Amino acid sequence: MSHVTPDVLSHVTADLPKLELLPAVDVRDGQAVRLVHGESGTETSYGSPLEAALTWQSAGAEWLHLVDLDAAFGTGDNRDRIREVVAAMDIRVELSGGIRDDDTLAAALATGCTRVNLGTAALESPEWVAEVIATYGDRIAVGLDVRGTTLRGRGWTRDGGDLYETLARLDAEGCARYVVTDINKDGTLQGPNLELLRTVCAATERPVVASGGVSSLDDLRALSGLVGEGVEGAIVGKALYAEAFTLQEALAAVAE
Ligand SMILES: O=C(O)c1ccccc1N[C@@H]1O[C@H](COP(=O)(O)O)[C@@H](O)[C@H]1O
Repeated sequence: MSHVTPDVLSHVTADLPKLELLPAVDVRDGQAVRLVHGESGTETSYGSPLEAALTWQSAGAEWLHLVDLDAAFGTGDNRDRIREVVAAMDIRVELSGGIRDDDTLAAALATGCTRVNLGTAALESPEWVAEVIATYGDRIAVGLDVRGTTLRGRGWTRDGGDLYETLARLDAEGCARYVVTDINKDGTLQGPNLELLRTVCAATERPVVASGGVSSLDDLRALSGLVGEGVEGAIVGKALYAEAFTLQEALAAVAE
């Protein structure tokens, strides 16, 4: 039987950090876009990436999740736009898409972003990823983009192995944090995959940033409920662009 009284429990909960929110700006062909299930060709365009990023910053965001989708898909890159956006931010930036070797990593880190998020490289270049984790520590996160428990790389078009085997390898190499995306939920406004997030958190001591499916303030409250299990933050994309709620409302919901 537990000796923890409800009063003590509420004190423990109150001491937990609040869920970090990372509004997303995904850039394709120079435009801020949202995709459905990350599929090329499903883009809805929301105009200038810089304007979108400045909007989230002015609304109180502490982080920006910035993705070069062309680099992720192998259809070019938006390096100039990405540099411009990071340079304009006073807030922390998590940068991803196409960071797969020394050159692309150096260019990404040189933007001044707080950390980068590696996807395909973690599946296809494990030795290189182990090296950069050892060199750059918590400036490196790994994106675990999954369908079921199968990882996907190269713009989410190719299978890249088992989620939990890869997680165990990256943990052993000292990976600082994971960005976990349920591809089946991404861009769908169907709610996050809480079960997946719980299972990943149970398999690692490292913090997890949740991505995919956030549709409502209640989804954010549910993710806040997982902070004690290891969910550190949540990426919010479509819901903000579709005006399901404002960023100010989202920040207030996670501060409750
Ligand atoms: O964010 C998306 O919607 C997305 C869709 C399709 C592919 C990648 C996507 N985003 C992020 O890009 C990186 C992976 O890039 P790479 O494999 O390292 O080149 C990863 O953070 C994805 O979450």
